Amino acid sequence: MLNLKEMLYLTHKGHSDLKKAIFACTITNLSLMLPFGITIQIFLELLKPLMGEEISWSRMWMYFGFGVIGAVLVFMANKNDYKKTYVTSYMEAEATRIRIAEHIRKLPMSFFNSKDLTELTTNIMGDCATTEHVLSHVIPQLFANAISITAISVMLAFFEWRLALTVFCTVPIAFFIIFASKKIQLKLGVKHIEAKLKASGQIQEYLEGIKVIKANGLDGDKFVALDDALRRMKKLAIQMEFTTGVFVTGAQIIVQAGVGLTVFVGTYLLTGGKIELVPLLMFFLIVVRIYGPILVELTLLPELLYLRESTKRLRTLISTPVMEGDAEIELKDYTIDFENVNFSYNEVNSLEESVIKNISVSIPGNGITALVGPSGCGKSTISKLIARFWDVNKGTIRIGGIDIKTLDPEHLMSYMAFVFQDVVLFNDTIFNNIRIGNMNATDHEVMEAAKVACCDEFVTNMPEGYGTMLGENGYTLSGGERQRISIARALLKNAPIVLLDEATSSLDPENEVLIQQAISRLIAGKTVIVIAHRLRTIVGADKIIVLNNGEVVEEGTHDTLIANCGLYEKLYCIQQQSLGWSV
Ligand SMILES: Nc1ncnc2c1ncn2[C@@H]1O[C@H](COP(=O)(O)OP(=O)(O)OP(=O)(O)O)[C@@H](O)[C@H]1O
Repeated sequence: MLNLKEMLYLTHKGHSDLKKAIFACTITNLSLMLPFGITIQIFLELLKPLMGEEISWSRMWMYFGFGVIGAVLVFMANKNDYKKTYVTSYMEAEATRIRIAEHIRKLPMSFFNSKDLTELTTNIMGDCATTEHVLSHVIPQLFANAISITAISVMLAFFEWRLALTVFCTVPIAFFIIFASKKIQLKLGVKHIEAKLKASGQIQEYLEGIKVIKANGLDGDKFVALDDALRRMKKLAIQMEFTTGVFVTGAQIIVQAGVGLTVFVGTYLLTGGKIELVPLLMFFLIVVRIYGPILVELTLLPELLYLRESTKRLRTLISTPVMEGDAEIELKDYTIDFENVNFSYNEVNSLEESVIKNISVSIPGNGITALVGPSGCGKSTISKLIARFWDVNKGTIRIGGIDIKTLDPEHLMSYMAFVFQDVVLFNDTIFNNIRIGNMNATDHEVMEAAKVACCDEFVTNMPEGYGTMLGENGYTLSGGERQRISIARALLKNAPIVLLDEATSSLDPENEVLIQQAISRLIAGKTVIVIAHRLRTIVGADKIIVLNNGEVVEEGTHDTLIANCGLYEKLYCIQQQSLGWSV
């Protein structure tokens, strides 16, 4: 049973529930022998006239009474079995899903860089569903059948060991066929799962990119890839079902051949005077009854083989190390210091390939610091490192002198508010999407934040105002509207460190003025790190850090940097000239 816990990746409770389910299932199986035994007794009673005896009607009534009691017992056993098997297995699957989701939340972003979303969804939904199905429909029945069949065969062996042996001699051969075909079935099973993943990935990509596909008239090309993936999935599904079917049916035929063998040996024993007719008929009836569960077991076994792959994936996912750091120290000083920080999104061999290269820089607390530089120089990466979306490869980032790697990531996050370029919205009401900034905020506080972030005017024009449901990722909103919601969230969070990444990039000039006002309120008295391409918006910043190719090339105020005549001055002049352009 210890291995079963490992194999099915069960919680402690799930493991103990499974034992109860197996017990309940065994009781149900054995209880089913009750009506069967009573039927045999009635049958024997009815055969009495053939042997010159009279039917005892008082006995027949007694059997009828036992029949009613038997039916009640079978009902109760089934009810208990249902509760123990199904309800507990669904509860266990829910616990596993939550366990995985919790774990995923604590994983570093580097994990998501190497995984695609389809694989994760399959892990959470598909693999958990497989375990759920095996827990509710396979394992308890398999064990219960094995226990009840063994019990019945021992009883049969006491009665007539030669016949019992004949009945069961085909069973090991049938099981051997299933286990011998394990490799072929597993290979096909793995291929089928891979094809399913590929098809899901293609469907996801197709749906996500539908706008681009339409705009570029790519329908044909994109359909080919999707079609191929779906066709391969179908082909492998048929191959797998066919192969499994061949082995399972073959094994079932061999088991059923046991009936003929039993009849043959039984007749031989009868003619030799070693067994009487009535006990032999009884034997035949029991044989037919116990072959049923064996045939079911043979169809269930292949499912166990595929389960190994599912649990292997779940185990790999859950054993991925979470982000280190668990200290929940209160931060009072928000000065952010980078000391020899080196970072790359993927494993690299040299400093040259790093995105951030040996940076040592200080971001003053309670002031506005702007990160500027050409596209791809690492501005957003720096803000992600401060928030510990990623951990540095080398060096240290300290806030108020505390190494952020020692802090609990969620605790650190409570000190930060974000307004990012890519605003993620959930398929919920606008109101709830804003409330994400602070789940403890009152309704009044949510509305206030929305007003300050200039959400009010576009929200009140919507059919159900703040109660309007946003589609998936808020596809019904414009870029500017999405960003205003993001600002409202940040306002509501009221965190001491604010990270602004292209906060005003999607806003029209009219709104930009209003949003700038909202942002001024958001950042008042806070430690602000702002990434803005339009340098005129950060002229008043307390400090400007100029990056180029992952390195800090200049730092200072706008005036000192202009006086330096370096990269900043160059970028500023180019932008000033472009302001005069028109198309
Ligand atoms: N998740 C990621 N995985 C791998 N590489 C990434 C990832 N995110 C960014 N990069 C790479 O890191 C480098 C720096 O990116 P970053 O987004 O920090 O630049 P940026 O200065 O903010 O650019 P921009 O101004 O265009 O937004 C780029 O070469 C980018 O391609």
